[in-house]
Amino acid sequence: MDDLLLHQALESLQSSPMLFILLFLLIISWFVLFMSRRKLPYPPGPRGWPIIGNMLMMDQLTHRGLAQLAKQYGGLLHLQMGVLHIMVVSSPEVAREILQVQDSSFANRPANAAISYLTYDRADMAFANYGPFWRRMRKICVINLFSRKRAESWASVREEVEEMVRHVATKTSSPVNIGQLVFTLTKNITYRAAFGSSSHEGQGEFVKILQEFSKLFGAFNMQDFLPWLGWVHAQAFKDRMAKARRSLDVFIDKIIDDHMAKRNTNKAKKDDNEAETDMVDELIAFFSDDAAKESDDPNSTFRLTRDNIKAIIMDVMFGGTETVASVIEWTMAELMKSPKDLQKVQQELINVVGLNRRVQETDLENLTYLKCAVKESLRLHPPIPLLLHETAEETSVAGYSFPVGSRVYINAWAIARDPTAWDEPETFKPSRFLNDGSPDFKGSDFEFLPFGSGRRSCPGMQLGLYGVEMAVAHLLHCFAWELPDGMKPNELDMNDVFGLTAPKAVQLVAVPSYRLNCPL
Ligand code: HEM
Repeated sequence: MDDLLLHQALESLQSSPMLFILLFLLIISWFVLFMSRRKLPYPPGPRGWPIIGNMLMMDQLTHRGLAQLAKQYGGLLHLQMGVLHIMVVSSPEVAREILQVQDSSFANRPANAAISYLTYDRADMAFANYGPFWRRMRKICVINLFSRKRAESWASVREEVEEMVRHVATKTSSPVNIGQLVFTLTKNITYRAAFGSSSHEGQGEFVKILQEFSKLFGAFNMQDFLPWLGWVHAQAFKDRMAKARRSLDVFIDKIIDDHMAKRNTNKAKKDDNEAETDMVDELIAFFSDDAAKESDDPNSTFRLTRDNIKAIIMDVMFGGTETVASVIEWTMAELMKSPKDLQKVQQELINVVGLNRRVQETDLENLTYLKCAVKESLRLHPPIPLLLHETAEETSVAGYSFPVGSRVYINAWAIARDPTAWDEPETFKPSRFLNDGSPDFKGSDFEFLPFGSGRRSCPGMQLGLYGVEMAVAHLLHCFAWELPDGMKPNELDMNDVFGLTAPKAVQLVAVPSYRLNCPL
């Protein structure tokens, strides 16, 4: 019966071409409508061009450029960069929705072609997509590498801060580049924490590798936005990436081999009482040649490959060096610009520690005003001004559509200067945190996100703060500081540059004089 009907319908279509064309058009329009159907609109944003979208606005993808756009389009805006949807969040309410209410939908990290390649196809923690692999990597890192207990036992922080203070003491009455000084400090701390070498041997070579990685991470690559134009400069770019990764392989493979050999010797001698282990030691305890990258079985033993170890070490180097240096330099700069706050911090150091001995770790908890100054500096100058997330599934926020794979830039810098959330948002005012310490930066106050919030928040927060507080306390306790050449505090250049972090555009230079009654 059905066959007969179908046969008759086909016959009438054949005899009437007009009907055939009409039916064909109907199917096509239904298909087009179905494909373009979107229940909800995208958030508001500037109109783009066909195919390239808003790619001509590429130079505005900085914390300052996007804050400017947010003034026009609001706390949630949309940019189309080639095939990529970029959603920019500049309000605490939308940040809460993304990092708390719908955390798991936004817990992926975007990675461009360079990041994917240089992290051994996201074999690390910072760029691994959210899932069982990332969860287990994070657990290993938090317990074995980043815990506060471990930070306190790290001789590297204390000894490197001592070394820095001794160096400054040889420069009294002459200008010291504080930007360079603290970058050297944090580079030494992370290098020693990772590789355990106190001689800094090979560090110059490693810094060159880091710098090349940094340039490649941020380099513009057409393929990231218009995949079908990938051929434009693909080969040269691929060659440069392969060269960078080869240099890293040669450098870290040797370190891993040395650590494995030392571990085997210690095992053979049954000597488990090693004084100080470094990160490579901790990570090779989980090493296996045939480690499975993804395992859904939470009971299976999790193993790390060589690539995992190398990629995690790079996370630590990138996560822990520039960020910490930038917070120390900005805190020093803001205090130099505000002499009455500088005086309060230095008076507190006299009250708590006195001038007859050096600051110790146990003093830190009593240095309330110093902690408020660090916090205020983190508010005005979060070292990672844009938190980068990606949607793991199609979702919606505030009545707007977020397709799967949308990049979400949370502008922590703009949110921390939101006039509806902060009193006098542009003013450095450490006393705003004095009463009950709120808002806090641990991730539940969405107007203050220097370490992010939720699943992907910073696992190195305690370690980072420990380094910052130790360095600032020692620099301000041991020395009085003056700006060079009679410069006035209000003449200090407080501009920043946008890169992996947002450091001072012009490094801070100041002249120290020794102020303790005891020798160093
Ligand atoms: C004061 C210093 C630091 C600041 C302000 C800072 C800030 C941040 C921020 C904003 C994020 C991204 C959070 C998000 O996307 O929601 C992050 C992630 C991360 N940070 Fe830090 N960080 C600091 C120090 C450190 C240190 C010392 C380490 C390691 C030794 C570290 C390792 C990492 C890693 C591995 C991630 C990626 C975590 C993941 O994706 O699961 N950070 N950090």
